[in-house]
Amino acid sequence: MLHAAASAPITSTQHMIREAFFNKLRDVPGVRLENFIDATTPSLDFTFVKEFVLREGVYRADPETNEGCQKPCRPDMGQRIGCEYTKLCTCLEYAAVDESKLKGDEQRIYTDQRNNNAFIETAGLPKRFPYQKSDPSTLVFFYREQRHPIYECNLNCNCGPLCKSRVVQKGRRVPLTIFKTPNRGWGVKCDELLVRGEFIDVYLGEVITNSEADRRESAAGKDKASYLYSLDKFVGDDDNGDLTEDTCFVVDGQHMGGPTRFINHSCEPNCRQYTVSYNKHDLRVYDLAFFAYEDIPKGTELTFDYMNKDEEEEEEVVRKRQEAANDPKNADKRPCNCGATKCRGYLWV
Ligand SMILES: C[S@@+](CC[C@H](N)C(=O)[O-])C[C@H]1O[C@@H](n2cnc3c(N)ncnc32)[C@H](O)[C@@H]1O
Repeated sequence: MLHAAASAPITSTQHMIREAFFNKLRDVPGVRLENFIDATTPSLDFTFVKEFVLREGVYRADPETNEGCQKPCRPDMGQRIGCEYTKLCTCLEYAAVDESKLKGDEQRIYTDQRNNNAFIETAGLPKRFPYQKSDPSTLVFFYREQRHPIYECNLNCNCGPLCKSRVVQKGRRVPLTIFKTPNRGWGVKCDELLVRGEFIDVYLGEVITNSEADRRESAAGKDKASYLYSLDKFVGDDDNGDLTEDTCFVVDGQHMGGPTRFINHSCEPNCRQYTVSYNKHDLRVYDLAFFAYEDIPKGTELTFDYMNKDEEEEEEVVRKRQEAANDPKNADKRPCNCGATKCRGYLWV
């Protein structure tokens, strides 16, 4: 049986609702529901989907236009000499430069460009591969800390399915439980130990325009939970300046999504979200992938920082918390119940 029964007493209507939700879960292998708190069930007005659902005004590059790696990549490369070793794999063109491997002139030109904030031509330079060679579903230290976008190989690549640059695109492999928390609605935990850097799952939902996101947010009112996630990683990176905070697309996981849509916020999270792209020319639609940021024991609630903040100094956190508490702008903000010692007090501050 995939689903754990609740211990709380449950009426026949509540039972029917829960059965209806279990039916939905049948299409989502490896995901259970657990409620030891009360007799509620997540809203039935929610559909589990396996990919983004693009809504009006939203477009993404046709996968046929993905530039794939060609020579010298080959179908058996994932085994011993794969895209993870070569500096010629064109999918790694935009990967992070491995500065420790730069030679003489390369080092000088690269440092000059960086110091002058100039465009950095990285083609042909040695790159850092995002995943561990010995454990391909796990990020290496550099990517885990720096959150440099990850470019995985795609359907137009020559390397084939065994290539180690195909992790997020293969989807979730770890079992998850959606469970009721005492004061944060539903949350998510993993039924296995997650090791630091391990891939968990992507955030899915309807992809909508920013104006549609604003419309939905104001229609919902301030007390409603929010499931909106902006695809703003590449804002400012396009040549013509069209991609701004106001024009980037937004993922709405409220009515459609995957189990990660139930992941709660913590100011001291154990997971992080990373950008994963298969088409380096599409700056608007990419995957939002969750990876464990530390070893997470089986059954521990998974959390990430809704503000995408990296580690902050202790004094900085305390200062911001006091500022947030005194700022009238936060009067209508939702209090944060993450319970962390570094809690900033409110969600989205
Ligand atoms: C993406 S949803 C997470 C799943 C949600 N708990 C549910 O039951 O559907 C975000 C909403 O969860 C609630 N939430 C998440 N983290 C929270 C926290 N640390 N403290 C209080 N509420 C939280 C807020 O209502 C927020 O708008």
